[in-house]
Amino acid sequence: MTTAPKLPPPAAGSETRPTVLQRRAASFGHAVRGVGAALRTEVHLWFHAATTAAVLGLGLYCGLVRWEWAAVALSVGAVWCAELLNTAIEAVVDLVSPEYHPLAGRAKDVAAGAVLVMALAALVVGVLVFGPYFF
Ligand SMILES: Nc1ncnc2c1ncn2[C@@H]1O[C@H](COP(=O)(O)OP(=O)(O)OP(=O)(O)O)[C@@H](O)[C@H]1O
Repeated sequence: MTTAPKLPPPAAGSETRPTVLQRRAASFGHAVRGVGAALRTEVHLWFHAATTAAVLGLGLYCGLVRWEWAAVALSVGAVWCAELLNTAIEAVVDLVSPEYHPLAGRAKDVAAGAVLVMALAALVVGVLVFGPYFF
């Protein structure tokens, strides 16, 4: 009976240490999980999802050109980004200050204000891009 040749033992720690690619894939997974968790808990995000779908449909209907798609994509992405950051800030505030505190309230109000500012800016972009197709 022949026996398989013995392999040299793996270098110390190499059997458990993830590669750079695995670490990036894990980070990507965490990010996707974060978006999923926010979608499950935040009704606002369903409104954003519906608005995003409507804007994409309108863009296809109007036949937007490349720069218009770029402006729309940046605006939609920025609003999602602001809403996700707002959700994260709300979670941290609830964690560190479950009781009423003026600073906790201010943090939440300012974070909500960031979403409002970005949504208004996106509205301006929407009017500038889609307006000429209808008026
Ligand atoms: N711990 C707190 N201390 C003081 N004020 C708070 C506190 N938590 C919430 N608030 C006040 O209540 C408002 C609403 O907070 P809440 O956590 O209900 O967020 P929200 O605006 O309803 O957002 P969402 O519906 O996404 O949770 C805040 O903007 C803030 O003014």
